[in-house]
Amino acid sequence: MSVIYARVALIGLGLIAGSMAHAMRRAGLAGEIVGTARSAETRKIAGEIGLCDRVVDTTAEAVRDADLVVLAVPVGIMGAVAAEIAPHLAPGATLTDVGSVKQDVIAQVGPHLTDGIHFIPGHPLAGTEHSGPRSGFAELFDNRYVLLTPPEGTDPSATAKLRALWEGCGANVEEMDPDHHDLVLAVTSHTPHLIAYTMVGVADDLRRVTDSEVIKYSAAGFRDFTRIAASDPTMWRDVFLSNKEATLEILGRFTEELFALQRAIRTGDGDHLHAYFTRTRAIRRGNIEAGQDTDAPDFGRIGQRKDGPAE
Ligand SMILES: NC(=O)c1ccc[n+]([C@@H]2O[C@H](COP(=O)([O-])OP(=O)(O)OC[C@H]3O[C@@H](n4cnc5c(N)ncnc54)[C@H](O)[C@@H]3O)[C@@H](O)[C@H]2O)c1
Ligand SMILES: O=C(O)C(=O)C[C@]1(C(=O)O)C=C[C@@H](O)C=C1
Repeated sequence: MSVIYARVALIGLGLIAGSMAHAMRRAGLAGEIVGTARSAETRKIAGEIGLCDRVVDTTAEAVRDADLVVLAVPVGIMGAVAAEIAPHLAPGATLTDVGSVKQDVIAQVGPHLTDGIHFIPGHPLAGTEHSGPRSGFAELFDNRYVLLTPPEGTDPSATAKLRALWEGCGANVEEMDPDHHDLVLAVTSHTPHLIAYTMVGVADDLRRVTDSEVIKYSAAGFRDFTRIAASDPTMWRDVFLSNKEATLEILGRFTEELFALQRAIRTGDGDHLHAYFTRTRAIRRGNIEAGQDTDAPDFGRIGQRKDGPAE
């Protein structure tokens, strides 16, 4: 593959930026990769492991003459970082982000945009529970979705170039409205993380009355289900504060269903439990039998639920 951007600036050097650097290098997509991070320790590690061609100390230095700038920091500080870099962006540069929430990031970054900058928000639907400059790897985006939410009027050639970069990194790219994105992700990613964090908290509370046996003997189900509770607390604090409305909507629906199951258990309503598990198993298995990537969200079904009645 050939070079798509002559100079790419990565702001934030954690899991996602690091994986982008590895993936861009694997396919030779960037002429030069320049990176920076807030902490001197992160910059030092990034320099030692050769994550970028150049690691610099300031965001202003990083974005100078870059034709693509990627904001890869927690969503709560996207606006502050955008304000910092705005005066230093090269005319005609593309600015994107990888944040897990889209409407709030757009609201934060929008006021700092100057004429001639192409702002194309994005979100790779790929990650792990690890973070920091050592956690990235080239294969992270292979066969995963990247959602782009270009605002109306975005130059199609700028979007096409960013799409080509992500495809070169191994991803399948789709475009989506930011509000729809935030609702879909509240279902498929944000609320599940909240539930996993909560379940670990419950197990830890119980540990005190069971002499650590809960964690020691935790079965595969608990381990699989709570892997994501080892994820970065800053990232997830910001996600919930940024995607407040959609997360509260889905959490409301979740607790309603949970109360119905709780009542069925209390009243011994086995028919209700069996019918519920039969339906949800069929939904989950349906994805598998259709040969789809079971980790990918079902945009169609969730999309319909947005405007339709609660099921
Ligand atoms: N982890 C995931 O699974 C995942 C998946 C998709 C998208 N995202 C999104 O990607 C973004 C980055 O997440 P990550 O997992 O790579 O996080 P990370 O914690 O691995 O890396 C974040 C980086 O941002 C840097 N940083 C923090 N504040 C900064 C500032 N003010 N200026 C410059 N650098 C700063 C940190 O030093 C670190 O290098 C987040 O917005 C997150 O929502 C994460
Ligand atoms: O696999 C994981 O560890 C993840 O949590 C990745 C995950 C997800 O929920 O699917 C987390 C946050 C993102 O914004 C995108 C991907």
